[in-house]
Formats: sequence, structure tokens, C-alpha cells
Amino acid sequence: MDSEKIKEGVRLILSGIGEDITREGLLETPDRIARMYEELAGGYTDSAAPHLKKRFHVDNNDMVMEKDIHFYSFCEHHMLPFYGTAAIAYIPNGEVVGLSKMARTVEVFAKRFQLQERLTAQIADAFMDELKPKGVMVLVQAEHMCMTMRGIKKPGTKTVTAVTRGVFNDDERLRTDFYRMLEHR
Ligand SMILES: Nc1nc2c(ncn2[C@@H]2O[C@H](COP(=O)(O)OP(=O)(O)OP(=O)(O)O)[C@@H](O)[C@H]2O)c(=O)[nH]1
Ligand SMILES: [Zn+2]
Repeated sequence: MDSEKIKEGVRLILSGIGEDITREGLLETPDRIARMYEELAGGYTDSAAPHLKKRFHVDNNDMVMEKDIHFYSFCEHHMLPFYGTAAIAYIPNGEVVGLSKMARTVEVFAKRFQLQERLTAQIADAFMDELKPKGVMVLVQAEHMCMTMRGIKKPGTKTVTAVTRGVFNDDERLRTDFYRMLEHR
């Protein structure tokens, strides 16, 4: 990440808005924003493969689901946050990954400028490519700040995206099980 470029960009936006970039409260802001993007856009320097490399052998191939994985991402159109939860379920093919790695995979793709549809598909594809399960299903629910604080201004709207791969494409029973497990409290 080029922090000098980010700092210059922040200075340009602030002065474009009409702010005095030399006033005390704004002096450190470009540097702060650059450091913030190191964290919040850290997904560009990470990938799913190393997280999904370590596997554990299993004798049964029953569905594994992790849900309520909270995430924050940025809408690529407005650079405003969208945030919510992801659920990932897969049918193992003799191997599972550590539970934390499921949430880590969400982080890899959330910490980028995204479309919710692409975020959902990238999580599913990472599982198919790395773990090679029999199938995977990912559901993401999020609120987009570009829909709530500006523009159409509809707070509370939720966008729900679902992606299926492998056996989830053909087996309606598996998709039904997915939604039951998702709703089960
Ligand atoms: N499909 C999809 N659309 C998104 C996502 N995030 C933001 N958008 C939409 O991207 C669209 C961009 O539309 P434009 O007409 O180019 O931009 P705009 O004039 O700012 O649009 P408004 O938000 O309607 O004011 C908007 O409808 C947003 O709601 C996303 O993750 N997926
Ligand atoms: Zn947006």
C-alpha cells in the first residue's frame, strides 16, 4: 500500500471540500487515514489460501456451518462501509478446516472495496478452490451506508446475497438444511 498517495488523496479531498488542511485538528488526518486503510483494506495483501491450507481429517461428511460472522467492508461505488454477517456452510470431502479460518476467509475478502455479490462469490470460490469440499453455500446479509446516510436514505434495508457451489447447486434438501441451520437459535 502506498501511504504517501493515500495522504495526498485525503489532502486533496479535504481541500476540495473547502477545508483548511493546515488547521490543528486536520494536520494528522491524512496520516491517520493512511494507517486506517492499512487495517481496513488489509485484504489486498492477504489471500485465502494460507488460511485454508491446514486441514483436519474427518470420518463423516456432514454439513459444517459457521454463521453470524460479523464483517465490515467498503462499497466500491461510494467508498462507504457496508457491514453485516456472513454464514458459510460446506459438505466436507474427508477434510475440514479450523473454525477460525472460516471467519479469516471472510476478512480476506471483506477488507477490500467490494460489491456484496462479489464478496459472497469470492468466499464460496475460495473454499471450493482450496479445501475442495463436495459443496459450499455462503449467505451474506448487510446494510449499505450508501443506502442509509445518503442517496435514497433507507435505513434498515438489508441486502441478502447467497451463492451455492458443488452439491448445493443440485440438492434442494441441502439448501433447505442450510436455511434451517441458519435460523436455528
Ligand atoms: N449490486 C450492488 N450494488 C451496490 C452495492 N453497493 C452499492 N451499490 C449500488 O451501486 C449503485 C451505484 O449507482 P449510481 O447510479 O452509479 O450511483 P449514485 O448516483 O450515487 O446512485 P444512488 O445511490 O441511487 O444515489 C447504487 O444503486 C448503489 O445502491 C453492492 O454491493 N452491490
Ligand atoms: Zn455504495
